Amino acid sequence: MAATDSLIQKIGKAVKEVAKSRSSEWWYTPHMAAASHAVAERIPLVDLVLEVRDARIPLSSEYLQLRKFLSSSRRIILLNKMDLANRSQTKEWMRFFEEHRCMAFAVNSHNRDNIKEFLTFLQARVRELKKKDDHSHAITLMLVGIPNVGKSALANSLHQVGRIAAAEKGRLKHSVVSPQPGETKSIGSLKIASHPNIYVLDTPGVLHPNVADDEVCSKLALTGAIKDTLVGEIELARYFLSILSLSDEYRKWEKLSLTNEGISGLDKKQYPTDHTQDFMVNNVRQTLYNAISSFTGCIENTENLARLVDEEFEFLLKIFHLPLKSEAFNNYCRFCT
Ligand SMILES: Nc1nc2c(ncn2[C@@H]2O[C@H](COP(=O)(O)OP(=O)(O)OP(=O)(O)O)[C@@H](O)[C@H]2O)c(=O)[nH]1
Repeated sequence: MAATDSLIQKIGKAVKEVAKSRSSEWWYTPHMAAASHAVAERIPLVDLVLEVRDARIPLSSEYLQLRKFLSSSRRIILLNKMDLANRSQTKEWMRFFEEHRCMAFAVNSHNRDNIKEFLTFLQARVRELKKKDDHSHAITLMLVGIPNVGKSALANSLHQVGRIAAAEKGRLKHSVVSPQPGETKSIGSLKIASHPNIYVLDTPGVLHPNVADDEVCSKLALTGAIKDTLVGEIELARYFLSILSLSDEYRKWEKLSLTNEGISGLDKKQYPTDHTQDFMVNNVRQTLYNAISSFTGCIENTENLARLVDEEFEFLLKIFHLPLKSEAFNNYCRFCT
């Protein structure tokens, strides 16, 4: 991994320059500052905090501010989007959190059975809380986490799956789910269980004001927590390509290269529906598979890896019919040298 680290350092230099030039649109907006404040104010008032993280990047997606507010007995770490993460790595992460005495649960917000399991887990936890403090008040849980990690999707699913009266499942009552970060603007509450009554608070996505680590920034952008432009699209693409080239993921695309004519060469008219997107995705995969598998240098070596990434980049620019030397690309090269 030394080669990636070194390449990432170079990319990091470019990222910092881009970040400096974009400081006015940096992620920590007044709106996010207000949301962080509102979340911090509520932490002492709720029974449990469900800290939602992205299962693909469980450490980089931590909301660091929580550490100073919360003891681990009132926090459950939720690794959401587990369907997008590597299954065996998720198991390792669960072991990691167990070793660190953190309560953790991996979940896919879109999977009903999985949400049911999680709800049962939550109710058991609530019963434990009630044993310690048997007031008859309703239990309040608060979902906290970085933007776009799936808090609203989770709140909606818990509300839908929860054992509550049909009348309480108001059709219009739901949190707004969106693929864009920063969609939740205020704190909303949804009932998710009765006897005892349990409510979940959905909150706006929050980030630490200073995410100093360039690699963390890139991971946040790649998983959709911050906009790509905040890191720089070219840097991000290069970062992604270096990770892909060093992993085994691309091998899954071998069969695509066996349809040798090249998907771009197929006549799209022979297909009854518009699968333009599928063509594009397959074309990109095929091209990357060919580039990586035919590369003769040792990619553990930094220079070789950078050369491979350059080649992949040029192939991709061709596929997307983009000019090889755009202004953004030239700027990137200037930062890197
Ligand atoms: N594949 C997958 N996608 C998910 C999952 N949970 C949420 N998503 C998707 O992730 C995107 C963001 O979900 P939201 O629920 O809006 O995220 P949020 O954390 O509330 O976002 P903010 O408003 O920025 O705080 C949406 O496109 C969801 O459909 C999951 O478990 N698996």
